[in-house]
Amino acid sequence: MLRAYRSDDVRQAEAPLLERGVPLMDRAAAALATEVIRRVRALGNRVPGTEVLGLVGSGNNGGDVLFALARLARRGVSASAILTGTPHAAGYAAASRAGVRFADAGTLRSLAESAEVWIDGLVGIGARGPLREPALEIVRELEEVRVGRPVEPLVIAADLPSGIGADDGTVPGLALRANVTVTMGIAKPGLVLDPGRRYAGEIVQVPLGLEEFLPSEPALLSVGARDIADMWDVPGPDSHKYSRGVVGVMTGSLRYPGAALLSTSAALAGGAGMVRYAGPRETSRLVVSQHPEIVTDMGRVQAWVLGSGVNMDDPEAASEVARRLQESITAGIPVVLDAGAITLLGSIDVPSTVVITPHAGELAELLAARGEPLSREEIAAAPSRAARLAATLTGATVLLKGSVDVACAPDDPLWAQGGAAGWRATAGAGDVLAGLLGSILAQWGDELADLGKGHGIPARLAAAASYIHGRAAAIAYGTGRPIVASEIAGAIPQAIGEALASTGE
Ligand SMILES: NC(=O)C1=CN([C@@H]2O[C@H](COP(=O)(O)OP(=O)(O)OC[C@H]3O[C@@H](n4cnc5c(N)ncnc54)[C@H](OP(=O)(O)O)[C@@H]3O)[C@@H](O)[C@H]2O)[C@@H](O)CC1
Ligand SMILES: [K+]
Repeated sequence: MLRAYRSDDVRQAEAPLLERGVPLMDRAAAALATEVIRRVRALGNRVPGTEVLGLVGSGNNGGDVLFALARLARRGVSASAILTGTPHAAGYAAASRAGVRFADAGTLRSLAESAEVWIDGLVGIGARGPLREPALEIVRELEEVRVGRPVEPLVIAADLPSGIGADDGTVPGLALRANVTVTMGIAKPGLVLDPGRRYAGEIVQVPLGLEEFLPSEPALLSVGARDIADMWDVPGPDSHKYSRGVVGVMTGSLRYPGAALLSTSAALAGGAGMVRYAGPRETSRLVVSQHPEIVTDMGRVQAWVLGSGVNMDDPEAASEVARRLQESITAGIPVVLDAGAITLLGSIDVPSTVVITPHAGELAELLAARGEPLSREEIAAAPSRAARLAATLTGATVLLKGSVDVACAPDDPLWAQGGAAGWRATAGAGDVLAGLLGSILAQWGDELADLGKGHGIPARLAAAASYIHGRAAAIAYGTGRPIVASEIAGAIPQAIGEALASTGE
């Protein structure tokens, strides 16, 4: 499970170590230099003679890079640095002693054109607001140089790509795109959340011993393969279909019959003991013809999936969904509210056992109905803020779908799941996610009903569903080919199986 902490928490955790004289910057710089060497070698190049350009701001982030350049220079690297102001004194002295050349801003372009590696130490967690001059002009010029080069440089960011918000992943101005980010001590939310994540490249985390001084609750978490075993119910010899969870699915319409099929396929594939389908007669026939194991009479249900492909313009269908939602809330049964049904929360408050699964457009509609309008663009620029706002306004757990899925309840930490293949963005993939989430919620249905409020569990399960959905898409697309949503549903059992067998992260 990846845990990410805000800048203030990182600073507070560093303080007692610095007081004890633990050489944090030295460790950070050593890790940065090691990563440069490793990457240069991986490109098939020799380390001595490699040209490395350091971009050095006047804070400790620049200090990290100065000490790293000193180490590299001692290994025979041809190291230069551009300073934006008065640099970290000890770092400057070390770099000077090691033979690092300090260039003036006028030579930036020629140095950047020839250097194989750029190390970004302009700003780290001390940055406030959009990147300012002179760092801003440096980034602008570097981006121009990058596109003009026959071979792109390897860009390694120290701690964070300069220009991204460490705590929220916003990019309020220009930011320098990195291939690798060597992050110090612990990950920061901005490296996981969109759009900041897109600037970070691969994340390498440097252990600095901060863990015991960090708060027990991180600002952001991300589910990994190993966490699935704690959340997915592996049936034992005494399990039966009810103890494994029953999912009720009210999805699809004559207009969108496929949504019924996709959501029920995913609900079955997710491992619940039984799926009951409660849609229109015509779609029922379709669903049962494809999945004879699906039951169409009503009985005990431990989680509902409502809305995917339901025609909410049809008053009868809409009131049926609303009734089912109200009954579930009263009975403490968790609900996934998808697609058009999300608009029901325009006027009613719900507990966090109701999980809504909007994309940015659907979230924009909901927020507008709640009197807090945000455009799709504003949501894309700060998805975690928008998701939290919707959760706070409605009481629901929000799973905001995007290239990084973000899940949160009104309080408790934020969950973010990224890294799924772009091929996942295909029609019907959302119906699959809703069905899958219903399946895992049903497995937890009795516990959630006992807890009353969700206590952060629905957000965790939403993140787990997002993880499995992303993995299933990856399995379906294999080494890279277009995929369709039913293939994602088809790959869910394998994705769960692989995660349950995983001993990795
Ligand atoms: N403490 C340690 O031993 C360890 C620290 N570590 C490292 O230190 C980093 C944190 O260092 P930090 O606190 O010095 O802040 P940092 O990120 O360098 O930025 C401050 C500078 O940026 C400037 N600036 C601010 N906003 C700006 C903007 N928008 N646009 C442009 N400039 C802006 C600001 O200018 P000012 O506001 O003062 O005019 C100031 O000069 C951390 O990320 C990690 O890399 C690790 O090695 C672990 C050990
Ligand atoms: K940086």
